[in-house]
Amino acid sequence: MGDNGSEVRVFVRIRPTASFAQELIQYLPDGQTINISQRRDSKRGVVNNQLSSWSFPMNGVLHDVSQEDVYNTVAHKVVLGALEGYNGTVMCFGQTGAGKTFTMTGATESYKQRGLIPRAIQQVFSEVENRQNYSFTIHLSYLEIYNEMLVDLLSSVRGTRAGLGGLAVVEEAGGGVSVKGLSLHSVHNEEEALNLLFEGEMNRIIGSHAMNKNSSRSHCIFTIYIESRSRTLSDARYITSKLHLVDLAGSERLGKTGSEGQVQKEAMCINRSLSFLEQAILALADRRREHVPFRQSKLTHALRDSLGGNCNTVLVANIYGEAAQIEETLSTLRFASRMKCIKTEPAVNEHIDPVVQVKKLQKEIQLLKEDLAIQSNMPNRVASSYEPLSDSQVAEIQDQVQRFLDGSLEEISIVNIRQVKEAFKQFKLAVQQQEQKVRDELSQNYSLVEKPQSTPGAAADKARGAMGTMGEVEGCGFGVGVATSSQRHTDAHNTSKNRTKKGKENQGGPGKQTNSGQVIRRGSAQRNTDQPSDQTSQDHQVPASPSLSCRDQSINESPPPKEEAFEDFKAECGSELNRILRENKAVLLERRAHLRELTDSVNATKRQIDQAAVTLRQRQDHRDSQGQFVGSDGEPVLDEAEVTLVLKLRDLKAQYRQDYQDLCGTRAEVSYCQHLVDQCRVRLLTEFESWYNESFMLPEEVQGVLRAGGTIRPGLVPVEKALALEEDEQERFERMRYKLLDESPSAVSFYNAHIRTVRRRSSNKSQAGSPRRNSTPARRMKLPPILSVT
Ligand SMILES: Nc1ncnc2c1ncn2[C@@H]1O[C@H](COP(=O)(O)OP(=O)(O)OP(=O)(O)O)[C@@H](O)[C@H]1O
Repeated sequence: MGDNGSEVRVFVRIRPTASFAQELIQYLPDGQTINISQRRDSKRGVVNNQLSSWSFPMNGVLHDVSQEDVYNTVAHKVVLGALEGYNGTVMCFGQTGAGKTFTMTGATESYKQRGLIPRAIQQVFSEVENRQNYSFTIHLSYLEIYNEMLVDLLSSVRGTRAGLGGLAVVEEAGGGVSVKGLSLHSVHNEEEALNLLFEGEMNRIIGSHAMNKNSSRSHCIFTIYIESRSRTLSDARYITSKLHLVDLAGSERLGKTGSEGQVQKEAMCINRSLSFLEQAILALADRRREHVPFRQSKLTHALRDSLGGNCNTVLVANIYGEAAQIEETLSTLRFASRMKCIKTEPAVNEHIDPVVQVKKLQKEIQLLKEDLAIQSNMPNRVASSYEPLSDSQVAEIQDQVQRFLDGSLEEISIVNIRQVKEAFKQFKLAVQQQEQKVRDELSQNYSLVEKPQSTPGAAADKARGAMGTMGEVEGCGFGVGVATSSQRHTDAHNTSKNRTKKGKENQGGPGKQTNSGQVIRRGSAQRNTDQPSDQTSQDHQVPASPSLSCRDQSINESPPPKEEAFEDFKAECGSELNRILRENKAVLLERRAHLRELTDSVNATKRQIDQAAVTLRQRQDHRDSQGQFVGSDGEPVLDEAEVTLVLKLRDLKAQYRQDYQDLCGTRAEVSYCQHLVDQCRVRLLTEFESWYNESFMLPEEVQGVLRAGGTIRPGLVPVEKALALEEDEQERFERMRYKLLDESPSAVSFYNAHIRTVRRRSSNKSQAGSPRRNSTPARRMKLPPILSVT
């Protein structure tokens, strides 16, 4: 679709009939040729068995084909083309009652039998939905041409303003045509568009007729106007297209219709306009003809740019399948085959939005001015190019940035502002790629889930409120948020001023002078209130992320010992994570203690049961050896001590079952808590490693890039190492003890099942955003109040 120099595509649709004239209408197995035979003298009513035959090559013959298949064959590609910016026209032509309206509009009361127009509307809106990168504007109009009069079928729609002086076809600059005064209706969804279609259908002029009791006595053109603009490119270009769906009036001869009076006049008008249509088509099909008589009728004039222009045009020739209509069928097919010879030159209707274009050019001028200013201030001025960068120049800059990042290039020499901007773009790309890589690596080891809005972010939210400008502040996420350019500038400025050695800060007192003569303090706890006011205000600034914050305050030339840095990190940037870790550990310990109590209680009950069972057995053995006491009903009689023992045993077993259930539930909780504590620990260490590397290990230039809004997180800690770190004796013991509890196979299965349930529930819960109620008793299923950090 849309190739230069395509032909009008023509399809024949045969109206279904019980008496299909097989001997007169044949179509070849290729589905693209229809042969018509006619008895020589049938016109004069003389019976003559001699046949004349004609063969019509078409693009498809549609016989006994569903509405859906007709749409897919005939219109689907044209509609797609319209969404790409090509004009499209689908026209139904044929004898009265042959099925033009059925094909074009279909049965409005039956969804399955809906025709090309409702299906085209559906496709347009579903494509609009799928093409999220473009914003579409859709309008509709519905024009009727009745007795050479132009009628707006949607003028009855509320809010439509009647055009002064009636409707008129006007020619536009560039060769197109439009109908002046025709109302255009903006539609936003399928339903709105269908409402307008049905409204227009109600307004069509229908006349009763010998051939069709609901004959449409006019030509109707339903038009969908599409405009699309890219959402992603700040482009002045946009595309438009018109999709005409044309239902022509019946092409019957007057004698056949038995019409008189007004209906006869209508028929004459219809025939005249169709014959002008035929003349226009003959002229279009003949490439030697220079003049095409479009203006002879309103119909040809209105369809001027839909017939032979830049449009994808499709004709459906509707015919009867009966022998009685064979003459009209022949004339319809002759018309169709002439139409098939017309060449069209589909082309995208691309436009430039002047307002956007002016803005773009103004920006371009500004850029060039900046460039000139830089050039004139440069010591070694080189000839500057004002052209946009070529692909090879971009590749060169990309290469320089890469080499600069890996250290093989000392510095990137500044040539012009475009090159500077491109270099920044490449830095950003490198950072994004690195971030993605880290994410991918992380997600191999951990499952990353969205952090809940509350908990650790609360303090950060507060800070955000105070700052009001620095973008996303996050306690535990991996991004660093985006600072405004002015803030980035301030950060960069501050950082260069703040550079110092950690050892110096820890000496207390007034602090030592850095190379640049600034006195630096790390962290709020050590902040010197005697600092100059501008320094104080810098210290109070809350950065976009904890890691960025600490990095800005603690850049060092020789890194401090990790243990010491870790303590600082926990007290400052990682304080929120550390608090969660501590709280989670406390919950874990409490749950473990409870588990221990329950285990002891279960074991004690078990011992009591064993004890009671042994005693009972001894008493029974003793009684057996003495001979049995039997009651009047013949049942053995137990002594009082035995009865007490049996009752005690029953109570103990009930107690045991109860405790055992609690034990299993608590065990699952402990496992869940352990999992979260591990996660917290990994997270804390990971954040620390990143912070440490970014703060102390990266070259100054890279830190500069990071401050500009990127995230590079090298040196992530392997999970095993993270798990091994920070586990104190108590925890190690608890872990071993917990493992021992689970050694029997059934306990493992039970545990696994529980864990799965708990995980499912917690993931459901986080997805739903609110805790879900469950019919299972809360005592067993309730999770401990533990904070999840992922
Ligand atoms: N393919 C088909 N399947 C089922 N019914 C059909 C089909 N084609 C036409 N019909 C029925 O034939 C009748 C006439 O069809 P329709 O009104 O579409 O003809 P038309 O060509 O538009 O006539 P006119 O030129 O008089 O408006 C309608 O009742 C329609 O439901």
